[in-house]
Amino acid sequence: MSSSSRNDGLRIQGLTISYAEGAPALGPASLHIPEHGIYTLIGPSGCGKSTLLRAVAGLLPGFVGDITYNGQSVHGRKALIGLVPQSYGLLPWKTVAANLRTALAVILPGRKRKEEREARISRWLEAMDIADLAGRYPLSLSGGQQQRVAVARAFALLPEIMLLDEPFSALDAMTRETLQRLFLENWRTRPVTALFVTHDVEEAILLGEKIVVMAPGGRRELDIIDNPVFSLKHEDKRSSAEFFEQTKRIRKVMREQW
Ligand SMILES: Nc1ncnc2c1ncn2[C@@H]1O[C@H](COP(=O)(O)OP(=O)(O)OP(=O)(O)O)[C@@H](O)[C@H]1O
Repeated sequence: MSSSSRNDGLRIQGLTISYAEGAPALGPASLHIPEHGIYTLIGPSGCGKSTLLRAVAGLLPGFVGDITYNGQSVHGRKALIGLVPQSYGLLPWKTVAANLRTALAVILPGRKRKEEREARISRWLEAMDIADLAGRYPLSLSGGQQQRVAVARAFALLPEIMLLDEPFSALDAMTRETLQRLFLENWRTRPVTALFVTHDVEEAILLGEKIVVMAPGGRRELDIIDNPVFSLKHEDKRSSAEFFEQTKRIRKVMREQW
């Protein structure tokens, strides 16, 4: 590994994915997210957003291309990636705290590390404002509450990369805005390298340092758009002129490509 690649962040090069039957589902796609950067990824339904995340998460072994983090392959290293799947991915037979405990047991195994595991569980449940739900079972929670648990679990792993697959898509507008703010606050206290998939233009603008636009069929080069809105105070973003301009700009790219 060269010294220059040590803090290179997440680098995806020439990623091409074909499922067993049919044409390639994605690619070739290339993307570079600097270490501690947060990018949002937007694209029409079926263009390959989840496929891209699954490949980075190591859930699709047969891909072509390179996926590296700080110069090394992302796969085969524990605790490197925290995934927040679309469907929450919680174990229904375990309580909220036990869901986090199970995930942490993989990366912090052994009796000696129990205190550390429990401290992380408390810290991240509090950070997501769900400490009072620790003893509840996922199916007794609302969608927004389950989503908070899934995000808390991903943060608690202290991953180097966080992949979020439309995590707030099923929520009503108010709950969604609360979780966007909470997610961003937590990301700022621990700026993990993150790729956040959404199909919502506003969410892409609110949460991404840059916005990656994927074309239908995932067959064109990814468009990577600078986002001046990200550096504004979160509560000022929606009402800013920059937000208005950026919405117009992204919608234009979508109209031309989709
Ligand atoms: N397990 C699979 N087997 C075969 N084809 C698949 C599989 N999963 C996805 N695909 C196909 O790959 C393409 C990309 O799917 P993917 O789920 O990545 O899209 P997406 O952009 O995440 O869509 P959405 O926004 O609707 O969630 C689609 O044509 C889909 O039908």
